[in-house]
Amino acid sequence: MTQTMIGIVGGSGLYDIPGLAGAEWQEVETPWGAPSDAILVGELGGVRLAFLPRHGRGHVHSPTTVPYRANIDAMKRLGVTDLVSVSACGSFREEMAPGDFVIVDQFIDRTFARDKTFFGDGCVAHVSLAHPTCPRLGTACREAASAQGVHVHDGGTYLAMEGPQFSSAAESKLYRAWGADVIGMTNMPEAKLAREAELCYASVAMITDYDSWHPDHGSVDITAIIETLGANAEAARGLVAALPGKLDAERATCPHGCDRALDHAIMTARDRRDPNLVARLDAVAGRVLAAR
Ligand SMILES: CSC[C@H]1O[C@H](OP(=O)(O)O)[C@H](O)[C@@H]1O
Ligand SMILES: Nc1ncnc2[nH]cnc12
Repeated sequence: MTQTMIGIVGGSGLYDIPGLAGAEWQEVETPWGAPSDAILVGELGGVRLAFLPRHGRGHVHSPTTVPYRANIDAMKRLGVTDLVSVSACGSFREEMAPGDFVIVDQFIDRTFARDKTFFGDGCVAHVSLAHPTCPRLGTACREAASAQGVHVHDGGTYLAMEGPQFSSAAESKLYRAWGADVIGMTNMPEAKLAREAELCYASVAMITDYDSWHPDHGSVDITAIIETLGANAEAARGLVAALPGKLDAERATCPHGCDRALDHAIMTARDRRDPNLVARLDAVAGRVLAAR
């Protein structure tokens, strides 16, 4: 059994979490550089919790320059076992309306200007991403969100775009035709890196707009997004506050294998591994790299 530690990556509109016992903003150094900001560490409902504002307090990092690898490494290094992303998203579905929450369970990655893996030359690894989110953690998020009185959709495909500009109307209609349900700019490579770091990962999409496909809603605009985010922030904080009650303080191994994702993933022979890269992987992959 290990101790549960919840990690929250707060997206646009979520830069702080009040009510953490013994809360302290901790600077965490990683071999991948500095995370987006210091990490707020404390206890909530008897469970340790770490909160990181994805864009930094004051929203200084763009979706492209968010230091995704440092963020995931830092969470892992702190002892996080269950990582929840809370993100502002556009919707491609009439029924997923602004103000609703969607428990994302699939992704289409259209980002192209980001570092997407901890591994590489000298230590090659291939993890499975067929099911990129943890169903157990997703259920906890769904229950915690429902308790806030928001309309919650169970399951949805998140299209990750590079940004920072929003999509054209043609792109918006194309992504909708592909079967994407929501759109945002940050959950990739975050979800991929969380899997490489053997963290259970769930993503809560807070719908802020209908992007630019809806004939009755005009085009996505930032003013409307910020307004909806303001209205949703309390529900998002309520969801975080309810999460510890949905997860056991002590956890057995993940029934879906998230915490063993690297068991058979590393291809590079032990004697051909790059010691410098192996050293950088201490937090992310120490469990398997240290084993003989
Ligand atoms: C504020 S609109 C665009 C911005 O909001 C989303 O951020 P996050 O995913 O961190 O909540 C979206 O991905 C864009 O970065
Ligand atoms: N329509 C949209 N496209 C991309 N990211 C978003 N974040 C919130 N709304 C969005």
